[in-house]
Amino acid sequence: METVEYDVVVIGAGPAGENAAQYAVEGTGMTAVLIERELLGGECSYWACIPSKALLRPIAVADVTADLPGVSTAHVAPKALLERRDTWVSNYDDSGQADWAKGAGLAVLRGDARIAGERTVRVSSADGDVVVRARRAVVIATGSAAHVPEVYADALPWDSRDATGVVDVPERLVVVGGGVVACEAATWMAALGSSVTLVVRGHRLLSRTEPFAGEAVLAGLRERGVTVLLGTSVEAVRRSDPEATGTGRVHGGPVTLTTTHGELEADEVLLAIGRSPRLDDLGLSSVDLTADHVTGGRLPEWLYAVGDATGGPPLTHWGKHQARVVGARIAARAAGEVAWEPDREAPVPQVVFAEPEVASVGLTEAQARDEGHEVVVTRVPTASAAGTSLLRDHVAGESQLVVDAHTRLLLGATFVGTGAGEMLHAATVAITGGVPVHVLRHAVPSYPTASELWLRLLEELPPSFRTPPGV
Ligand SMILES: Cc1cc2nc3c(=O)[nH]c(=O)nc-3n(C[C@H](O)[C@H](O)[C@H](O)COP(=O)(O)OP(=O)(O)OC[C@H]3O[C@@H](n4cnc5c(N)ncnc54)[C@H](O)[C@@H]3O)c2cc1C
Ligand SMILES: NC(=O)c1ccc[n+]([C@@H]2O[C@H](COP(=O)([O-])OP(=O)(O)OC[C@H]3O[C@@H](n4cnc5c(N)ncnc54)[C@H](O)[C@@H]3O)[C@@H](O)[C@H]2O)c1
Repeated sequence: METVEYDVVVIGAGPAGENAAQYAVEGTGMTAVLIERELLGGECSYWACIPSKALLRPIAVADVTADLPGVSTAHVAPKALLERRDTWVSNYDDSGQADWAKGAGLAVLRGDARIAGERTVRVSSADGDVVVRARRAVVIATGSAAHVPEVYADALPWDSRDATGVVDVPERLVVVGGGVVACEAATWMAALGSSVTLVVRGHRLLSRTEPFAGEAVLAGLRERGVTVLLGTSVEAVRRSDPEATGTGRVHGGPVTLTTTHGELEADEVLLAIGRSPRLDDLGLSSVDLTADHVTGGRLPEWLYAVGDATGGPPLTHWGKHQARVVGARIAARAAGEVAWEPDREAPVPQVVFAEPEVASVGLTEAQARDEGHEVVVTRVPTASAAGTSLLRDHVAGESQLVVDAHTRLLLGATFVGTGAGEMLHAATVAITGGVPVHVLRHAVPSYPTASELWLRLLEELPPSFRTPPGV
C-alpha cells in the first residue's frame, strides 16, 4: 500500500479544516494535506451557510421594499431565486476551492479518512487505500451530521441539505424544530410557495437567545403565513411510498405526523432538530480514544480538533477561529515556541437570518446571572434611532445590552431587526477588548447610521455608568 508523509494531516476540508491547514503551515516551510470525501469547502459552502443566505437575502430585500415608500414592491421569483442559490454553490463543483488549496500550497487527497494509529491516517477511495503519516500533527475537522431519530427514519424526511438544495417545492411542508435551521428554512420555504407548519417541542423559538428575540421571530413567521405550533411533539410518522429521490426532491408520497395535538398531513417533512459531531467511524479506538475525548478536549499532543467536530458552537466563524488558533499552535510547537493567545476567552457571535434578523454575542441576561454576575440590562426598541428607522417604515424588535454592574464591562448584546447583523460586531469588539461602557460612550457612531442605536442603549444605563466606578 502506498504511504505518503506530510507535516500536518487534516481530516475534512470544510471551513475549519481549510483554515487549520493554512494557518499551520503558512510561512513555515511545512507541508499539509487536506483529506476530503465529498466537496472541498464542506457543508457550509454547498449545503448550509452559503445556499441558505443566498436564498434569504433576496427574500429580505423584497420584504423591505414592501415597507419602503418610494420604490416598487419587489416579489420573490422562485426559479431565479433557486438559480441564484445554484450560482452561489458553484453548481456543487469544488474546483474553485481546489484552486485555492493549490494556491495556498496545500495538498489534497480525495477519500474517506480513518485514524489508523498514532500520527497515521488511512484514506480509502475508489483508487484504493493510501496510508498518510503526519510528522507533526493530525487535525480532526470532520464537521457534524443532522439528527434523525428512529421514529422518522423510515419516512426518509428532509434534512437541511434538502432544504438548502430544494428542487421540488412541496405544497405542504412540516418543519420539525424551533432552532436556527427551522426558523431560517421556514422563511425561505414559505417565500418559495410552500404552506409551512412549524412543529416546536418547546414553548419558544430560538431557545438559546433572549426570549424577546424568539418572540419577534415567532411574530415574523406568523405574519408571513407560517403556522407555528408550540409545545407540540411528534409521536409517530407514516409515509406512503417513501423513495430516495435525491437531495431537494420530495421523498415519496404524503406524510402523516401524529403529534401530541392531533394529526398533520404534509407532502414533505423537514427535520431541523440539531446536529452532532461527526466522530463515528473515524478510527478513534485505534489510538484508545472515544468521541468524548475529542469533545472534552482530552487529546494527545499530536492530535487536534476544530470546528463542529469539537462539539463547540456549530458555526462557521467559530470553527474558523478555532482553526486559526490551532494552526498557530501547531506552527509554534514545530518551531519550539508557544503561540501567543489573549487571556480573555473570545465571545461567540451569531446572526439568525430570519425576519426579523436576530444578532447576539456573549451571554444572555439569564446566562450572566447563572454565572454569578450582578447585571444591569438596558433594552430599547430597535426603531429608536434615526438610522434604524430610516431603513424601513416598520422596524420590528428590540435590542439589549447586558452589563456587569461592578466591572462595567459588556457581557452580552442582542440586536433584533433590520440591520441587526451589521450592528453586532461592535459588541463583539467591545467584549473581546474589555472596553467598559463609560469608554464605549466615546465611540462615536456616524449619524444617521443604524449603529446610533448604541448611543440609545448606552444612554439608558444608570448615569453613574458614564464615568469609571468611584469617579
Ligand atoms: C442549514 C444550515 C445553515 C447554516 N448557516 C450558517 C451560517 O449562516 N453561519 C454560520 O456561521 N454557520 C452556519 N451553519 C453552521 C456551519 O455550516 C457549520 O458550523 C460549518 O459548516 C462547520 O464547519 P466544519 O469545517 O467544522 O465542518 P463541515 O463544513 O461539515 O466540513 C467537514 C468536512 O469534513 C468531511 N469529512 C467528514 N468526515 C470525513 C472523513 N472521515 N474523511 C474525509 N472527509 C471527511 C466532510 O465531507 C465535510 O466536507 C449552518 C448550518 C446549517 C445546517
Ligand atoms: N445563521 C446561523 O448562524 C445558522 C443557521 C443554521 C444553522 N446554524 C447552526 O447549525 C446548528 C444546527 O441547527 P438546528 O436548528 O438543527 O439546531 P438547534 O440546536 O439550533 O435547534 C434544534 C431545535 O430542535 C429541538 N429539538 C431537539 N430534539 C428534538 C426532537 N427530538 N424533537 C423535536 N424537537 C427537537 C430543540 O429544542 C431546538 O429547538 C445550530 O446550532 C447553529 O449553530 C447556524
